[in-house]
Amino acid sequence: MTASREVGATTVARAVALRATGIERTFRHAGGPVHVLRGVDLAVAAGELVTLSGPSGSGKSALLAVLAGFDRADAGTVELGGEVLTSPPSWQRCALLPQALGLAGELTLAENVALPVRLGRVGSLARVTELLVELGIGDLADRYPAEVSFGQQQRAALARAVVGSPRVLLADEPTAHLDRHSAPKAVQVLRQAADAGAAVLIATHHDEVHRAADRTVVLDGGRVSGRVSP
Ligand SMILES: Nc1ncnc2c1ncn2[C@@H]1O[C@H](COP(=O)(O)OP(=O)(O)OP(=O)(O)O)[C@@H](O)[C@H]1O
Repeated sequence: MTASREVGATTVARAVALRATGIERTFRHAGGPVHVLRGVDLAVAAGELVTLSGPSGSGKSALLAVLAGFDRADAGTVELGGEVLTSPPSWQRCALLPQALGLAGELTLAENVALPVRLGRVGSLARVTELLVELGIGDLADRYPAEVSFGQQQRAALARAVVGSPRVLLADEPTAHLDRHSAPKAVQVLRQAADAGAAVLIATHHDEVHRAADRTVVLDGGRVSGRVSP
């Protein structure tokens, strides 16, 4: 399974690292069922940065949770590197930066970012420090999440997602809480991950993230309603 892109006069074939086929998800609660994902098909190649666009409530976060193995689809399949996902993947196969960040409150920012290194044996402690500095939070490495702003926490969560160089990197609104100085740094880190070979999929409402993308997939009412190439 390959995708391709034009580089000068040469066509470069790239393997599809992430493929979703016919994804369906219905949430059930007191008010009745909510059919959130309605047959989503999507593929992202290694080295490609794709943004996921769409109105609030269109199912972007729900889709990312299924792709990351955090949630199970009611129907359809997710393939990572051609293998069907049946259990939560390792840090190296797929990492998610969730909207709620999920930092451990009892660990410092540096310890949070180092979790994939210590638990998943991926990346390195030198890379932890490098990423914290690159994202402008090097001086906050020894603080706890409750002692920094939400935007600073968001940058630490981004560093934790990329430190192990995952083959598939998913990010849910990674610049939502960042200002005009720190947002470009976050975009740069995401773009670098794609340029180093990761398949990167980002749900975002921000134009500067879309501008860094190779293409955009639009989700509306739980369906892919369009695909845009910049
Ligand atoms: N656990 C749940 N139970 C019931 N409904 C849910 C649940 N989680 C999400 N939903 C509903 O699913 C729909 C899609 O939500 P989702 O968070 O995926 O949207 P989104 O596109 O990421 O929105 P935003 O841009 O605001 O982050 C919404 O209508 C939401 O209310």
